Amino acid sequence: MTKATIAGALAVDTALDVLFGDGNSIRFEDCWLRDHCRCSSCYHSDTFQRANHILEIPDATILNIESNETQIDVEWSDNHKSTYTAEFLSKFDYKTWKESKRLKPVLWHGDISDKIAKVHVDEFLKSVDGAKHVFQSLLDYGVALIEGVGVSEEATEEVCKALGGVQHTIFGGMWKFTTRADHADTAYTNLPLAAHNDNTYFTEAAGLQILHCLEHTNGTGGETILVDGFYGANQLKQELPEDFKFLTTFNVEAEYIEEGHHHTYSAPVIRVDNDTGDLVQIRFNVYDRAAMAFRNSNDCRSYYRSLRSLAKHYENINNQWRFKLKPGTVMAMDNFRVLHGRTGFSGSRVLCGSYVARSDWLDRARALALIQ
Ligand SMILES: C[N+](C)(C)CCCC[C@H](N)C(=O)O
Ligand SMILES: O=C(O)CCC(=O)C(=O)O
Ligand SMILES: [Fe+2]
Repeated sequence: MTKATIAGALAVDTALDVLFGDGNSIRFEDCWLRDHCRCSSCYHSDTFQRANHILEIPDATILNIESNETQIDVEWSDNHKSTYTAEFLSKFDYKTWKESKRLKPVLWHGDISDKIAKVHVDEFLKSVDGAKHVFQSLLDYGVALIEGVGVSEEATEEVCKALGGVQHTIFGGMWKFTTRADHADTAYTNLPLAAHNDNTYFTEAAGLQILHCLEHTNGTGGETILVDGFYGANQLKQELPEDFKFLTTFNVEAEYIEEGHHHTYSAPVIRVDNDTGDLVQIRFNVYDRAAMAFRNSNDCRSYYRSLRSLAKHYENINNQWRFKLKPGTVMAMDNFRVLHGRTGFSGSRVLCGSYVARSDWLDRARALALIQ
């Protein structure tokens, strides 16, 4: 991108029209300008925080402006003076600003083993390029594999920390699970699990789920199933827009119950960004649906019809990627997007892993300059 320059500025009533060197023009309201003054009494540049309460910001008007190619100086009716650089102002064109914040998931179906990142653990932990590769894969496909990891909970924990940090829940921080019923949940059995998102009963579901199969001996099955929740939702939107609409607006309740715990949360199964229409989150889990009452017959029937319409995409074998997790390979997936499951199994199968909060893995991706 070329450096932003100012071609002209014109005060109009209660706003300032700024014309940039590239021909683009942006209107800034005076209340916005005053709030965005970056002088040391308005902004702590060492903490990147505003210095004043919103009620303290004076309702001043613009008295005078002076501009050159690189900045605009504003003199206010209360004698305050502000300077805005071309660089700063140019970032606040609504369209490009909004666009710059959008994630650009690459929708997929079927086997994506040749598309996603498969990065050696040393490269992931010790090099910026390795870390970027993993996080870019999580942003694009919602899946990444980290290979060559020590077959232990400790080695897995190091990876979880680097992915954003271990998130503590009722299941613990780092968890290890097998067929022993440590928690009242089907994950702790050898039964098959159809593709689902975890934590539909939390006010905020885990951002990433990380799984490392430490052992599977004396048995068969236990294949991992992954499916892109956004791909299925998008297919539904095209084929049955009414069902899609219903799932974006109707609150489906989920719950998790065990001794001493009762989590419940009610929200749409498909969450979209109201401005862009972008898919934000899929909250699909057929097992953890709570028993619900319905306002009327229509809602009740729409619930079953639309959930089944969506489920067909997730259960479609052509949309799923199935593979066997091997000791030494850590899988990380975006629990806001990618559904996971497993086939039933026999023998001794031990997995460990953790959740990572969405805020924390996106923080890492932002620190690596992969997103804004
Ligand atoms: C991952 N871990 C083994 C800790 C627990 C799984 C929780 C399972 C729960 N039914 C859900 O889908 O959220
Ligand atoms: O056993 C597996 O591979 C996954 C089980 C599961 O769904 C979970 O732990 O959340
Ligand atoms: Fe799960």
